[in-house]
Amino acid sequence: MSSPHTIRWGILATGGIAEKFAKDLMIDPSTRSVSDIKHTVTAAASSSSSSRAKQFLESCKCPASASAYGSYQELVKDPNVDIIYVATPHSHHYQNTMLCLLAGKHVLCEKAFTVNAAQAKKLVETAKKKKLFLMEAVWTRFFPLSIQIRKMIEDGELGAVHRVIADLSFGQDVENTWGADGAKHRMVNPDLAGGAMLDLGVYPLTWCFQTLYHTVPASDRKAPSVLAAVEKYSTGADEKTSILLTFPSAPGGKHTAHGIALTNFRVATLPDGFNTAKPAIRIQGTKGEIQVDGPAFRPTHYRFIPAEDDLDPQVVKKGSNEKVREVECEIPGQGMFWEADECGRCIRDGKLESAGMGWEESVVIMETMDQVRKQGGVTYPEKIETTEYPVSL
Ligand SMILES: NC(=O)C1=CN([C@@H]2O[C@H](COP(=O)(O)OP(=O)(O)OC[C@H]3O[C@@H](n4cnc5c(N)ncnc54)[C@H](OP(=O)(O)O)[C@@H]3O)[C@@H](O)[C@H]2O)C=CC1
Ligand SMILES: O=C1OC[C@@H](O)[C@H](O)[C@H]1O
Repeated sequence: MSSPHTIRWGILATGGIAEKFAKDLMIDPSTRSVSDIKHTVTAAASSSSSSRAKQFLESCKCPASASAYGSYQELVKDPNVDIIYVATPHSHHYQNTMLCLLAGKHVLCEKAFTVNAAQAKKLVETAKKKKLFLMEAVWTRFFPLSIQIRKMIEDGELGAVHRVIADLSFGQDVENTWGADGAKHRMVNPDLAGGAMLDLGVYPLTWCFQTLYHTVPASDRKAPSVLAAVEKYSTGADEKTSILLTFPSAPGGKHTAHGIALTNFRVATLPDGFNTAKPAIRIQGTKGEIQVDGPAFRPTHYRFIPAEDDLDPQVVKKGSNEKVREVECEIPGQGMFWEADECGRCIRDGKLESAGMGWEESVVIMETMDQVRKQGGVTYPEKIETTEYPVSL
């Protein structure tokens, strides 16, 4: 057996998700039965100081030889880095990812990819021109659970899929948590592209797209029409967003399908924090339904409920359907390593984009979110909407 291909990561920013991601990179890939790819962290950068970057590397148990930088500009010049993980707020993704690409680095950029579709297109154009790998870090797509579900749809197990309902909502005391301290928190701060849709709504949208769009042959994929109801928090960022998508060409036949993507800061998908197993996602086809238990960003369980041919509600005995298949998909860590493995394989194989989260689909999802924002009147400051580069934020 050939030895694993090692990918050298640079981590750009040292906040909450950067720490989870770097810790996942340090997990032995054999614990998830991976033997072809290995990860190492060779550098990290903090915009605040090099001592913060050093502290980050230590707390994530990265190799002692890793370099700690006090600016992102220094990180992108490091010749020992193959790919950079961009983990700043969405407002900064465009500027930070462009910095990396122009310096010749491959990039994995956190979700939401950018603030708008125009920025996403520019990044894609730049990656293409510079022959660099670029991917939006929608980690959930690379879970074995997601891959299994997409295959079930592609194999026709659900028949014609007509509707997907997906929710990611956090019941939050917004004023006293994210709204406290002058509403500077990235979840509600327009300067950081805050709001429910770009931060959480991207997951229910991911479920609609990975089931109703990605499972259709690429040549048949058509962007959905979009209808949205949006309510804003006092800062102007959205706090309740419900989206109705109509996909013109759905899996299992030439029919339309509805995707219903829900996100809300005031009520939760499940008020007890997912302690009770109830679906956050329902994928409904003519031959049955898949229910995925939440949270939508890190699900570990789903069930398949086959449709009964001669369903007579009078004779159905409640709670005794032996045909229901329950499937548990354990995650040995946070679960961000699977997207990292995908980046590693693409870079090893000279691919610029991943088949699991391709450029065109990221752009179509950003276009969908642009339409939702337009319908809901959600705007962000020009300096974070612009495609100009460089702009200092
Ligand atoms: N995939 C997932 O499960 C998750 C993804 N995310 C995504 O990751 C991104 C970051 O989120 P998260 O880690 O929670 O955010 P944090 O606020 O915890 O961290 C963001 C980091 O970005 C850097 N930064 C640079 N400029 C700014 C600025 N003006 N304001 C604030 N931070 C700045 C800072 O690092 P430094 O000082 O070191 O430069 C900061 O620590 C978001 O886009 C979010 O959507 C978030 C949570 C989960
Ligand atoms: O991506 C995310 O998933 C988990 C949430 O807690 C977080 O706010 C969001 O950014």
